[in-house]
Amino acid sequence: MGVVDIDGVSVEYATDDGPVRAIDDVSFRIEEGETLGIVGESGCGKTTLTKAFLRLLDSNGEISEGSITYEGIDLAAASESTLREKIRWKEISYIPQNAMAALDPVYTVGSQVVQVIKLHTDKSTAEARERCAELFKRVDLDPNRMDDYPHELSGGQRQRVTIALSLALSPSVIVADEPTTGLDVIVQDQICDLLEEIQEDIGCAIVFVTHDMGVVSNISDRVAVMYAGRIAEIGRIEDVFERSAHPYTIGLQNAFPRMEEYPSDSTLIEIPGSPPNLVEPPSGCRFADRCPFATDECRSTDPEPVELDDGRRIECLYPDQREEFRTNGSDPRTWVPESQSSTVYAP
Ligand SMILES: Nc1ncnc2c1ncn2[C@@H]1O[C@H](COP(=O)(O)OP(=O)(O)OP(=O)(O)O)[C@@H](O)[C@H]1O
Repeated sequence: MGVVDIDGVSVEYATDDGPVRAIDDVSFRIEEGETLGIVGESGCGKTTLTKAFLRLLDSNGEISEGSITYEGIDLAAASESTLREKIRWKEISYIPQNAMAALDPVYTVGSQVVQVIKLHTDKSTAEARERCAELFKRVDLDPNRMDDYPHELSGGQRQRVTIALSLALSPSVIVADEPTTGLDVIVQDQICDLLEEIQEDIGCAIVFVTHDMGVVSNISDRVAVMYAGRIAEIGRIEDVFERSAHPYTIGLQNAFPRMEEYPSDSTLIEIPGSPPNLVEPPSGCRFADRCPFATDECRSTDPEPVELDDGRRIECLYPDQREEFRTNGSDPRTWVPESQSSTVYAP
């Protein structure tokens, strides 16, 4: 049984230019104990989607359609008190993109963890501090650092504190929004390893948001590739990455090759253009303007989700041409018209 069932969810932000439909009719499940990567370019809706799970959207944003069901509770419709008392931290916790912004600068990091534990359990202050010390050890932080303020810790240590916070009440799902952004590569690896260990320990599902295909391929069981508020392709990591079916996934792969497969002098191929304006999204497939394989039909017909034999789901009008797309899509000339100067660069 899926832990979280997301069905037909749309999220809109009210803006002076009109509503921005940041998520458009998205459906998928987060399975028990899995790591689901969510990947896509900046602005494709990754953060919005993950914030929607806990209804932590900015004040001008709302879930306009669909349901997010967790243990019989529709999180899209639940009252604020249900979310606060039954769901947040206890069942689903959130590791935000920017640990510095997530931690209150005027309180010690330990007191912030202790406060969450005390709010949601009947532990005394001494017991909550003991649990906090355990959590600090679990995330490889010296418990003596509990009495430090956020600014006294390094970026990696602060991110470990937010991971400790996310673990405090042993949730079923941890949603991590770009938890390694801004950290150096060694610390990024350590944070990914830590999340994997934690998952083995407590058996929680992890939703891991990133724009980096390399990170997502290392950590995930399944991956959802997002484009312009929709899921272009979702499935097991090996299927999505080794036999990419959607032209957008093929394009992303070209832009972020996995190091183990590519010599260091291999070229990266940029996807030309940029994602569409979500105030007035184009009709038909949203990727059509950037897709080298698009036809007139792609520009006029909204692709329905199609399920492939291996359980993957893609939103492309031409699922049967995926082999051809993959072969041609690995050639830089497919993406950059010869008449234009190419943006091909070495890593
Ligand atoms: N508060 C807001 N008001 C209006 N539009 C917003 C708001 N927050 C996000 N958006 C818009 O919603 C869309 C999705 O943004 P979102 O931040 O979810 O994408 P993302 O994939 O997480 O990007 P990034 O990787 O840069 O964090 C974008 O078009 C963005 O401009």
